[in-house]
Amino acid sequence: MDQDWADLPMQEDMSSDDDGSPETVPVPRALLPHLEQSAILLDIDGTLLDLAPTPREVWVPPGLAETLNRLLERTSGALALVSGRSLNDIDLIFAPEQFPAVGGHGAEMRVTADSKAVATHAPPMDKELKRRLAAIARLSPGILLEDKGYSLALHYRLAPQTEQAIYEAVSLIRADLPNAPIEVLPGKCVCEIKHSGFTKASGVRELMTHGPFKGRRPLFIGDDVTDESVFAIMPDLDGLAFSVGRRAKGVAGHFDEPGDVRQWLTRLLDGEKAA
Ligand SMILES: O=P(O)(O)OC[C@H]1O[C@H](O[C@H]2O[C@H](CO)[C@@H](O)[C@H](O)[C@H]2O)[C@H](O)[C@@H](O)[C@@H]1O
Repeated sequence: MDQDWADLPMQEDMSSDDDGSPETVPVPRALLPHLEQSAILLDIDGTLLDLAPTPREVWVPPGLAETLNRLLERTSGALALVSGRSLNDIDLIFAPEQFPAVGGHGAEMRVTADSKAVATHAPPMDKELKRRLAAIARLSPGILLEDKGYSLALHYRLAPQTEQAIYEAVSLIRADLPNAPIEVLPGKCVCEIKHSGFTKASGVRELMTHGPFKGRRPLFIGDDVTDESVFAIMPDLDGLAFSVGRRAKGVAGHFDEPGDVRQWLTRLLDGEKAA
């Protein structure tokens, strides 16, 4: 890259922080010439897509898949979705399109849009453990189970009053299994129990060892607690991180909402019209 990212002009365009300090993202037109040296890594829920009451109700707005495909082309394939969702679920949401992706919080990875998963780090969750965790959903009809095979998510967006009871019930089960290699991942109105051997950060680190990602500088955008592990490794990879909805620790700037991220990605491609 001719110019260091630190020299990229940044714009104070999305909002200002609580303390009045500027919030910055690179000016899309200035970043455009650097796409051949960049890898664009995007979280899905709460970053690319607006949150919905249930996981199945998310909606891919018209034009988004086309924008992602064009960016995939401009980066010679170095664009990936980095999600807590399984690859299978990601593909259903974006059908008929497919994108390179890290899925299941690093459990699965696909380096090109049409390849099979090249890495699956997660053994299936123990059946008895899953059965016990799934029984927690009996606390309320508003608790939804999402079975990813290697992990189980308990969604309580429709029953927010059950949050504490869910975490207490999960703790009791974990206390019975002190040596099980599992961890509890809190997300937005979701409590996920997963194998502890992988994270989004480990998935991204591995993705970045494969062509066409290898040797590029990652630009990651995410919104959730589960994205913080990726924010934290961006300096190691000489990359930049941006958060959505709040200014997370270690990020270069933030977007207010997913609509701002989508607009920024479109403007990235539309160099001439970009401000
Ligand atoms: O890493 P992400 O791509 O952001 O995925 C995180 C989780 O997203 C989904 O759940 C979240 O979004 C749902 C739809 O907006 C919402 O109803 C739910 O409350 C959120 O937690 C997905 O279902 C999970 O598997 C992902 O881990």
